[in-house]
Amino acid sequence: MDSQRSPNETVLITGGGGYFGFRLGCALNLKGFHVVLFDISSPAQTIPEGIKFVHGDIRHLADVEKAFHGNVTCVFHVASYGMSGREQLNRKLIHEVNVRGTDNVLQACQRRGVPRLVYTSTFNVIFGGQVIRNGDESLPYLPLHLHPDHYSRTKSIAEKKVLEANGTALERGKGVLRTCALRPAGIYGPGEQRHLPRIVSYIERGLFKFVYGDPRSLVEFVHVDNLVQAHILASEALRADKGHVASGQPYFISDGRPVNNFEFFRPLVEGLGYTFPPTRLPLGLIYCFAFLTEMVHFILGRLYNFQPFLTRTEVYKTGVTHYCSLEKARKELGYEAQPYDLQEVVEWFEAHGHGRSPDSRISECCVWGGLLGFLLVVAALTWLPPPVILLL
Ligand SMILES: NC(=O)c1ccc[n+]([C@@H]2O[C@H](COP(=O)([O-])OP(=O)(O)OC[C@H]3O[C@@H](n4cnc5c(N)ncnc54)[C@H](O)[C@@H]3O)[C@@H](O)[C@H]2O)c1
Repeated sequence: MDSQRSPNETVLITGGGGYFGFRLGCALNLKGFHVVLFDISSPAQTIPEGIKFVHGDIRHLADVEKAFHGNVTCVFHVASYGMSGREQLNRKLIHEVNVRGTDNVLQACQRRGVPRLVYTSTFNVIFGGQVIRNGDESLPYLPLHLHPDHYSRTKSIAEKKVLEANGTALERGKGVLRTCALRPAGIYGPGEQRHLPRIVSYIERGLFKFVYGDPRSLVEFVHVDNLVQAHILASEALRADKGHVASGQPYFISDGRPVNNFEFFRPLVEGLGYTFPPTRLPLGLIYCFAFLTEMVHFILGRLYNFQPFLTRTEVYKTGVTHYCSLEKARKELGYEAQPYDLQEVVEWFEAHGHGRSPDSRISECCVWGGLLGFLLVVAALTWLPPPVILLL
């Protein structure tokens, strides 16, 4: 999307109040596009001048249509629900947002004559816990019944709907709709609100006491700005002057550096002053634990909607090797992942009051020292005869 070429275009971003959607909106705004963010929640940050925010629920077609302002030439459909934690267990809402919401977006594009739609999908559409090394886009979708979670299943249904809509006629003879889907790995970057604060809270509460799985298992991540770059390139690649090369196509998008999940987070743990846990547990044990947690949530969740420590999908996503080739994205979109690390994430958390201070380390030592002393005294007392204890 070259701002020199098309400064009067308007782009609409569903889920534009979320972490990635907002970052994409800001990048497009800087390139000179008119940006409309559509979301049920407002962005956490101040909305820059020139960006319009429309509040609405993607489950309602009327809400979606009201977001189409001006000459919308591209929709980035980013909104989704149910990706992680307790959200993953709300099947009804997940379906309504991810599937019905996508139907609404497609319908609105067709009615409003929007020629391009980029869908933010996920690696999960092909992954259900099986080992994947250097997979590519020829991999079949995971059969729907094999998805351990409803989010992945509904993202898969939605991606298919989006890609099948490629080439369908727009109303009032305005040509055809061109669509493509990007399948990002786990997103990270400064200010990320979904995974990183949860990890940091586990670290701070002393719950990050072990890692699990094979240390040689490899997964992938994508820096938010690499993903922004990929979306902008994908939108361009749907244009006529790019031969509509991305039409009807899915693309895996990552930083292109497979890494062990826990090693990836080591700089964050140590950067915030904590010790990386030396204990490693078997994946199967953690999977059973996640299964039990989900069962307990299923039974008690209506009374108390607690945050499960881990879900089965999260165990797979973090502990089973799955990474994919970027070849297709490089060749067809011109995507080149830029190198990033977790330093700016560490700085972001430090700037927001996180990180273990030397004082807290000393007071923790005092607490542990005190606890040890107390246990020694109790142990010594158990050896004394009862009359002596009564005299004390
Ligand atoms: N975060 C990751 O690691 C990751 C990995 C792979 C794919 N993805 C995909 O990337 C996209 C962006 O992820 P993110 O991390 O920015 O998530 P996010 O949760 O920050 O953003 C999603 C947005 O969708 C909005 N939304 C939910 N229900 C809505 C509704 N009924 N109506 C309107 N808006 C609604 C939310 O309010 C939120 O702002 C999603 O489509 C997600 O499936 C994310």
